[in-house]
Amino acid sequence: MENPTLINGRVQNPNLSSLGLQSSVDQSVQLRIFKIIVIGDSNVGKTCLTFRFCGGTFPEKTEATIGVDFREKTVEIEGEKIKVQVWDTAGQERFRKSMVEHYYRNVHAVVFVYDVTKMTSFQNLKTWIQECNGHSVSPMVPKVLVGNKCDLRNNIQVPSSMALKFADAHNMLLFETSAKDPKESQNVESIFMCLACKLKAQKSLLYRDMERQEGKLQLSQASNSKSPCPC
Ligand SMILES: Nc1nc2c(ncn2[C@@H]2O[C@H](COP(=O)(O)OP(=O)(O)OP(=O)(O)O)[C@@H](O)[C@H]2O)c(=O)[nH]1
Ligand SMILES: [Mg+2]
Repeated sequence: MENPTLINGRVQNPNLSSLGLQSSVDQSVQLRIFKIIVIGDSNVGKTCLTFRFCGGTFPEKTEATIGVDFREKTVEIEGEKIKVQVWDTAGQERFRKSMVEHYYRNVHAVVFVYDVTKMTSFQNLKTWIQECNGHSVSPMVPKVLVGNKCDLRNNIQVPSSMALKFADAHNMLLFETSAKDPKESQNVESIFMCLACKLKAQKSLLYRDMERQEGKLQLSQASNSKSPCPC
């Protein structure tokens, strides 16, 4: 296997990357990094949700995100420390155009967000899913649906039953929560932890498969070493 190369301070293995099995490794402390992107209409609360997960607080004031903001948090799953790198993307078309390719490149998991008090943000999920599929994101990449702003109980426009049906149809788990309500912070945490756990399980399996395949490859290379065939 080729040696890993250092890209943006992270070690990446070109072989794994081309197979979509890449999970980056933080070179200094040897942590695996899971890249999770947060997608959805402007104003649904993507920045607030990522703040809540990574910083534990609700920001007093937010501006529309331009391009992308990175936040990260190190979590521990079954004794392994993993860096969850959250990409808080821009919902406004004019602030995301040039960045879209970067959002989806080597992504490990996707969080689709809508605002439970705004039906259009739920209806627009179809477009977000299309964009994601249009960037060849593998069906193996776990995706979840998040209905945010549940604290605004009197203004709910998207019934849970409707959201659940949509989530089921797209093979996603549904989380209804609030980035604002501190009582919901555990629920926000579980969105990202659920994805990190899925990724850890999936990647452990994939790496085991890769190792097995590599073992086979090395064996067949060894047995072919005397072959006259040049390839
Ligand atoms: N009541 C309530 N307000 C929220 C919640 N989450 C976010 N907000 C408010 O919704 C507005 C938009 O939040 P942002 O997190 O900036 O929205 P965004 O999705 O990042 O928007 P873009 O960056 O433009 O894509 C802000 O005024 C937040 O204070 C929530 O759970 N409950
Ligand atoms: Mg934002």
